[in-house]
Amino acid sequence: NALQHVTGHGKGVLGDDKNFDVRCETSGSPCYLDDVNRKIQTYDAEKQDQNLPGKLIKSSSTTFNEPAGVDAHTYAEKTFDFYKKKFGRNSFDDKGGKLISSVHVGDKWNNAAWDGKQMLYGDGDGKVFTMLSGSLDVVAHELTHAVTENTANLQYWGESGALNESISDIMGATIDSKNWLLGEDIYTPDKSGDALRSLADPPKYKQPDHYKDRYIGFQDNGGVHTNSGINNKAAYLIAAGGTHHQVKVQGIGRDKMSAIYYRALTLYLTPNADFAEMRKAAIESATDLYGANSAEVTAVKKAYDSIGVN
Ligand SMILES: CC(C)[C@H](Cc1cn(Cc2ccc(C(=O)O)cc2)nn1)C(=O)N[C@@H](CCCCN)C(=O)O
Ligand SMILES: [Ca+2]
Ligand SMILES: [Zn+2]
Repeated sequence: NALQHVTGHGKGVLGDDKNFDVRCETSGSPCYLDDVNRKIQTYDAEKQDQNLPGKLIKSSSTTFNEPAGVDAHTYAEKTFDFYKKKFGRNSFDDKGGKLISSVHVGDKWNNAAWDGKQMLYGDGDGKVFTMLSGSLDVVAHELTHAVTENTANLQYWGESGALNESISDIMGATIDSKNWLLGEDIYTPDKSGDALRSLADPPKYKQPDHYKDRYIGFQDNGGVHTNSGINNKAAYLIAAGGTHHQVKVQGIGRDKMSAIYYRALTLYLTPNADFAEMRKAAIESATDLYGANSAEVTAVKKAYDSIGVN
C-alpha cells in the first residue's frame, strides 16, 4: 500500500543530510528503515553480537535520529543501485535476496564485516574508527563480499583470499569514486588525510604492490588483507594508468576497469583462483568486452606485468 515507499530523512555519521526509502504503518507512524522496493532492512544490535540482527530501526516520523543506521541503510541502497544499473544484478545473490544490516554491533567494535548472512557494523572506539557504516566504500566492500560468495566464491585464505579482499576494495573504490582510498571517512576521526588502504599506493599503508613482496605466512588467513594490495595496484593502474617497476600502463578509466573485474568475478574466477588465474580472467574479460587487440586488453596485460604476475 502507499506507505510502503516513503522517503525518510536523517543525518549520517558525518552529520550530512540523507534521504532514503522507508516503510510506515498505514496510520503514518511509526516508520522503519525498511526499503520494501530493494528489500533492504537496517537493524539496531544494541551493542551486542549474539542475537542478531536485533531490532528493526524505527522512528515515530519519517525523520530518523540514528546516524549509523541512516548511513548503513542509504549506502546499502547506493550499492544495490550500482550493481543493478551497471551490471543488471538484482541484489547480492542476483535473486533479489533481502539485505540485512545491523549497526551498533558489539561494544566499541573496531570493525565491519559480512558474516555470510548479513552486514555488521561496529561503533568503533572513537579513536581508531568512528561508526563504521559512515563510509560508502566500507559498505560497498562488505556487500561485495556477499556478491563474491554468490559468484566466484573465492576462498578466504592465501591468494584466492587476497583476490576476494581485492575485489571488495576495487568495487568499494569504484562506488565511492571520489578517491582511491578505503575507509578514509571513518578511520581515525581525529586525524584527516589518512585511510585504511590505498589502491593507488598500497605501500603507504604497509601493503605490497608487487608479487615478489607478497606476505607468505599464516596470519590473517595468509595475509588476505595484505596481499590484496598487489591486485589493488593492478586495478588502479588499469583505471588510472601510470608507470610501475619500469612498466608503463595507459589507463582506461574506473568504469571499464570495474566492468572487467565484475565479468571476471561472475564468469571466469573459481574458488581457488590464484594471481596467475586472476591475470588470465581479466585478459579474457577485457577481450570479451573490448576486443583482443584493444587498448583495454593491453592495459590489463601491462598492469599485471608491472606487479610481477606474468
Ligand atoms: C572497514 C573494514 C573494511 C574493515 C577494516 C578493518 C578493521 N580491522 C580491525 C582493526 C582493529 C583495530 C585496529 C587498530 O589499529 O587498532 C586496526 C584494525 N581490520 N580491518 C575490514 O577490512 N574488515 C574485514 C572484516 C573481515 C572479517 C573476517 N571475515 C573485511 O571486511 O574484510
Ligand atoms: Ca574512499
Ligand atoms: Zn573484506
